[in-house]
Amino acid sequence: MTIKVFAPASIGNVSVGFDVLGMAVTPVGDELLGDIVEISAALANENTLSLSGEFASKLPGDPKDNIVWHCLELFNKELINSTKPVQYVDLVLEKKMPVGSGLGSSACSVVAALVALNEYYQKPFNDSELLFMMGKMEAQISGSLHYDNVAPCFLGGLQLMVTDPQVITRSLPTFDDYYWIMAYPGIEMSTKEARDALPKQYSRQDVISYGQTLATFIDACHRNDAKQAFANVVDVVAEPYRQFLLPKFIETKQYLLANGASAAGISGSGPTVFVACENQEIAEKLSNYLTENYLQSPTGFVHICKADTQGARLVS
Ligand SMILES: Nc1ncnc2c1ncn2[C@@H]1O[C@H](COP(=O)(O)OP(=O)(O)OP(=O)(O)O)[C@@H](O)[C@H]1O
Ligand SMILES: N[C@@H](CCO)C(=O)O
Repeated sequence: MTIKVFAPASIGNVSVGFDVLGMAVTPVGDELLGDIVEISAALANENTLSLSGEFASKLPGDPKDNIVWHCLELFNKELINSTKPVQYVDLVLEKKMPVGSGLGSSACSVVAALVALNEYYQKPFNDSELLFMMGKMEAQISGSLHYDNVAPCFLGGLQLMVTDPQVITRSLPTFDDYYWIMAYPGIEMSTKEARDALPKQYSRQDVISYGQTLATFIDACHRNDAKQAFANVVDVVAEPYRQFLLPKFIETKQYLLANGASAAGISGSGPTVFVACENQEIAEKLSNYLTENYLQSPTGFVHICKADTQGARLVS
């Protein structure tokens, strides 16, 4: 039996909710933007992990340093703790996501791996237990615990991380008729380094602004008020400090907002830029602009997406 699980790209923060808001996205059309993990019974008496995909060469040379291997170790430890027998497995990671992209690349691998393992063992763990493990793995790789990529990647849609540790995340309504452009310029940005660029303390004005814009955004989501929601996609926590790390970000964002974008910002810790557009015509126009002006290397790409409401899923 072979099981294959796909986990989608996501926009961490969505600008207005640093570390507490994230949305899964999927390109319009058939393309899968995310990672795939395949699992089957081991051919020999040992676990194996092999890599394929466009970005496999960017990952650590030793498979045991891959986050998917760490997921396997954690999952097996949890199985043993719950007195379930552990089997040897062969894992294949199809690394379709660029590393250090701001698209939640490590989250895609973590989520695909843990969901595949859970499916293989016929679901010994529930969604909360799995999400908790995903958070642990993401924290290990980025140096701090934040669920804003793993939660939407796993559950789909727009997710708000809540204060109750038993619940972790709640789904928010998405604006289904909106298009989201994802423009990855083809350069790497380490999440750890992008976090180190942030101040340790913020002014009272910034704290008030953060609370007010996030609360106003959430209120607008629940009332399906796109105008109010997108007017509040404002980042006082990270963008003012990270924008200088991203080539051409400042002028690109100015152009996007002046030419029909409903909102634009840094996806996760960058360098990918996301743009919310109210219709396909604007999305196509701005996506052409980004292709011509924001990409820095041949590995860069631009996708017009919709919110991915499914999250991690079995694929054939
Ligand atoms: N399967 C994997 N996918 C992605 N990164 C991995 C994986 N396994 C190990 N790594 C390592 O983890 C680190 C991930 O770094 P980082 O958190 O900056 O990237 P990311 O998750 O790709 O970023 P982002 O969330 O912004 O897309 C890199 O050093 C990378 O080599
Ligand atoms: N929310 C985190 C991770 C995003 O991928 C950050 O912006 O540093």
